[in-house]
Amino acid sequence: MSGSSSSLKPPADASAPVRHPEAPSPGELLGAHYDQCFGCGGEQPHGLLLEARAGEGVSLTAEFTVQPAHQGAPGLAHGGVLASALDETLGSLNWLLRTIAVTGRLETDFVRPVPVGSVLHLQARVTAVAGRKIYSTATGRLGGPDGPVAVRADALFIEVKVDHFVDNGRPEEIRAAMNDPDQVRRARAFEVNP
Ligand SMILES: CCCCCCCC/C=C\CCCCCCCC(=O)SCCNC(=O)CCNC(=O)[C@H](O)C(C)(C)COP(=O)(O)OP(=O)(O)OC[C@H]1O[C@@H](n2cnc3c(N)ncnc32)[C@H](O)[C@@H]1OP(=O)(O)O
Repeated sequence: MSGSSSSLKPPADASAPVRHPEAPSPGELLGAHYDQCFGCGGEQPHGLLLEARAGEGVSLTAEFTVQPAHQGAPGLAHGGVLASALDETLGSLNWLLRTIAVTGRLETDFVRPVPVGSVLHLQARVTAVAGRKIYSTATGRLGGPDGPVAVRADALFIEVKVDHFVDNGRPEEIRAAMNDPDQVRRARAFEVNP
């Protein structure tokens, strides 16, 4: 079964996404947006440690190796973890637009069970942009980039300013992030206009 709610369909006046001129080149690793991120951060031992690589246009690929800490049923990945992998992959697309955005809506189809130890080959692309709304889609395949689809998702991300995090995040983590020059550089880089 699959289908997508009407709020995930771009409106008639939506535009095609435009790759930022300073976006990482196709093939380049994107790196983590925050080292404590559950999806991509290198400092989260039970996190997904997802590594995304820029593709052509506003697309990317990523790989996620399912660890024992990610189980739901014995030997199988938890669905929420798989949704997280899709969310993180889709969120990484914003590097290519150089826009900070958060997930407003994420719809996931779970098509095949995903065993522990397997590598999920993720592919994602932005399909349209309308004002602050960014529409995107992703698949996760097993056995290789051309293997059978195990999961897929459609998403709507909403553009926000850095203040979204500063105003809402727990103060101790925000303070630590603001005192980390690399983190500030990463966050501000998104807000440079094309
Ligand atoms: C220097 C230190 C600082 C550190 C900085 C770090 C930088 C980090 C860089 C990058 C981080 C990226 C992190 C990625 C992580 C992976 C992705 C995630 O998991 S993100 C977490 C999960 N998501 C949330 O927590 C959102 C919670 N929701 C909200 O905060 C608000 O609802 C928000 C911002 C999404 C929208 O609120 P509004 O008040 O700004 O805007 P409104 O007017 O409500 O919506 C704008 C448009 O979007 C539609 N919209 C909003 N939510 C929708 C929804 N759920 N479904 C359908 N449409 C929706 C609305 O209908 C409206 O549309 P119309 O312009 O009227 O056509």
